[in-house]
Amino acid sequence: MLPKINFTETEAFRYLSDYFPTMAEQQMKDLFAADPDRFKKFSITFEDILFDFSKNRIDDKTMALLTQLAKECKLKEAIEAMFSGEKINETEGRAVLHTALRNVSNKPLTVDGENITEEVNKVLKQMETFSNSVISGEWKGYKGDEITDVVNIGIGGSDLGPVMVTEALKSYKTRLNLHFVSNVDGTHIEETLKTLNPATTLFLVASKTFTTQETMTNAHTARDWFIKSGGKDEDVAKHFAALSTNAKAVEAFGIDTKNMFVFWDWVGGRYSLWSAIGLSIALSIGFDNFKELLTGAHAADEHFRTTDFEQNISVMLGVLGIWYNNFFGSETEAILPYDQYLHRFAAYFQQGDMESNGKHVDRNGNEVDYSTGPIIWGEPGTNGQHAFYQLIHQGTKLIPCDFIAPAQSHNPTGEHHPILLSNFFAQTEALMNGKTEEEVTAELKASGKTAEEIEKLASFKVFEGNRPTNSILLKKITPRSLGSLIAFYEHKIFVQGIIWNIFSFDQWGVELGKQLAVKIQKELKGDETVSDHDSSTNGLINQYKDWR
Ligand SMILES: O=P(O)(O)OC[C@H]1O[C@@H](O)[C@H](O)[C@@H](O)[C@@H]1O
Repeated sequence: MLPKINFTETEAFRYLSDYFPTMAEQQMKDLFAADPDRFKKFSITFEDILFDFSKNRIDDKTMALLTQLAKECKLKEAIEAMFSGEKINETEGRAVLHTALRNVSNKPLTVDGENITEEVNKVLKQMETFSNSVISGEWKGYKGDEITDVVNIGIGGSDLGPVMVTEALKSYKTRLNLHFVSNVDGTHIEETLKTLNPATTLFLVASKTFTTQETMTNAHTARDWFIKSGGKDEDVAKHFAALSTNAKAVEAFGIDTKNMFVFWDWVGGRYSLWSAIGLSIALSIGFDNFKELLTGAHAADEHFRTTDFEQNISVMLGVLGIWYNNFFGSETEAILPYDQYLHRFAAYFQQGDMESNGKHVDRNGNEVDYSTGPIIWGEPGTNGQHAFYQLIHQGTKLIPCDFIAPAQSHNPTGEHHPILLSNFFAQTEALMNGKTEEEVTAELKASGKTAEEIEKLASFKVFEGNRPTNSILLKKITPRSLGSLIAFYEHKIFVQGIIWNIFSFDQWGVELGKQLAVKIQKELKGDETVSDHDSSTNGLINQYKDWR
């Protein structure tokens, strides 16, 4: 059982509230000037990843109080409860053990009397054999051809993780071409199928529940396409595999259970890329690289479980987020990777974070009277700079940003990488230092503007600065470093959920829309006018029926 403590009633919260006005006045640039060791003090290096937290609106006292807050909320006990397989997902009665999927050191772990380490290793072996055989060309399609293309059909957690990782690790790509179909919009599957040859295509139907409407609809369309293009029912086994926890539904769909890769109800959808859901990743980058991804995540798990909060990367990420969310009133956090391969990283953590911590009822079942999960968004730099950075620099909202970049590029073409990285460093510096009116005036004067022109323009060109950033510099994006990075972010979400006293591993908020859609889908059949909704919904449905 998780602790059920209201963090706003802790001693640390009271002290933080008292101290906040002092820190709200503080300029980060003054804190840097006053302490030559600030970078050293507030940065942590883990293997080949440097986390620099020093450009935050914090000092020693803030950090001491924030870590005290985590302690008072019994974070240490909660971490142990998760890792040891307690059923901390109380509203679904499940353990939360994505960490067991990457337990490469094979520490034994029993859940409900089952040795899950053995179960996990069995599926990993199955994934290894299968992916090796497809990549090597030993696995043949129904006409005897090698597989050239793999289509992962899944949505949410059964899509976003595999998409993000296969994109991030594209430079490790095997000979297979990966495609991802998620949206129930027929355009997604049709545009994908157009380019494919059924004799050389393998479909992975990825769904924890194997009941998700979008995935099942797309899977049926793919199967029909395969059969229409000449495949027979008995050939389906060579072209369809299932990644799921639901063996019955897989069988009912017509996929041979020999081609089923299982996982378990203690794996949350948005934490499932490490499970059989990662088969598309293994096919895309090879099983050894997939194992490296797990190894990197495991190393981060060990760090999270055993490191003191003051030096604990996920704890730092988590409590800093709480500082801005609950004291400065920030509503959003931007994730800004300066690496084109990481272009789906923010989208991935939109689900990871917002589906986990977008909750307004606490673990006691009471409405919270404080802000919980932030809105996560972001795009790769430098594209973002030319789109939305204006608001980050000069808007009225305080937006804490995570800047992420590799020191070594997989594509060190010409001057591209130094140019990219100079933008990363410049942005974080600019966000912190800003530009004062005096500096603006001097600059305008030097450019030959008259006093009158300067007077008119100056205020628009001032940057108030003092805008916080985390900088995450990796030596290189490798399967191992990416695995660690993802795991650190996953645990940040956990830290925050524990402090906010909410359940981070259920997602009841996605159900209502699904229920209504099933009802409305029936009403869309036939030409009768619909009248049992509000006038807006009726009006929209009836106009749709008229126009279709
Ligand atoms: O893997 P499944 O069962 O098809 O579910 C896909 C997604 O379905 C959504 O409804 C859930 O909110 C996500 O958490 C989940 O990842």
